[in-house]
Amino acid sequence: MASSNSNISYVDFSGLGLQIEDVSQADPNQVQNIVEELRTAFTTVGFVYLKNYGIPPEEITMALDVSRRFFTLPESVKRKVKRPDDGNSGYVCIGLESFNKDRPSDLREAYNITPCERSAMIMPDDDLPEFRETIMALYDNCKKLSMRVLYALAMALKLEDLTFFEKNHQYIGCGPNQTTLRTLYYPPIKNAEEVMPNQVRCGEHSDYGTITLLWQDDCGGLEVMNRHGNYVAAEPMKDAVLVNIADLLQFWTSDELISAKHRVMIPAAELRQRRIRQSLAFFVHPDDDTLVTPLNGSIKHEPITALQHLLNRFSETY
Ligand SMILES: O=C(O)CCC(=O)C(=O)O
Ligand SMILES: [Fe+2]
Repeated sequence: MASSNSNISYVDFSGLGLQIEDVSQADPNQVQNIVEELRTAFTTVGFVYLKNYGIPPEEITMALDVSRRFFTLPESVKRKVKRPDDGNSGYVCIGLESFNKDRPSDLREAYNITPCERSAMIMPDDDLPEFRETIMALYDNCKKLSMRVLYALAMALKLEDLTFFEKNHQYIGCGPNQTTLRTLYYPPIKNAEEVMPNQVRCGEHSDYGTITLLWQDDCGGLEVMNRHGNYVAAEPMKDAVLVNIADLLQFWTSDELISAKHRVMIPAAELRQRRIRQSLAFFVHPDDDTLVTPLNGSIKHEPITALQHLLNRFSETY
């Protein structure tokens, strides 16, 4: 059972947020505070809430709104833009994914946007013309914010080259790089009997790439594993973005930064309310051919390219 005290701390990111045009204009004291706070959070919990990060809240609301309009279209319309077997972009219907193979399939639908691939052109332009522009505007801002977080992490890790992550994430959204914005839709549970034993909205997993940005609506249900192996609620926080470390960054740092397991449960109240849950997740990946090798020379993890690691994980999920 998750307790309501999440231990996930809040970091005021205004010193490095997108309201600042260039990091060279940032106040070094403010930056140092952010770096220290991120370091503590990511070496202990693996998750942090950022506030004042500089993406207007309306952009998030608009992306959630247009997504809801997409997901409530008839299934036959949504299937016109379905994710192809040889690509990642497009609509993923319910029952296709299982993040924890010991459970039945996850109770959710998704729309993936991975702009570098040909299939990224799959957009519901005929049925929902405003989807493309709204979602792509958010993608661009997510990219910018991720690069600020990675810059702070390069400082936290005391890397000699503070542009290290910038150099191996240069193709986000424009070249050989699998960074993906997923708009997620957890349909209403109309009848508790529809849910199979042990079925959840999203099974236990860790994220695959470098970091993840996550916005959730106010429904709740997200839980994060703490150091004692217990799942603890990661409550929705208004106007905050949740940022977590994913597997490749844990490998890169020989487990110094924690890629914490997490899941989405069906809150008890939810079964009564029969409402939907929505979230937006931006999964950041290094450029495809980046060879991820522990930065401190440790042999704890086998070097692997970012793309191969992702393909391995996809084969476990679908
Ligand atoms: O929907 C959420 O709140 C989290 C989903 C998640 O963890 C994922 O898709 O990797
Ligand atoms: Fe996740």
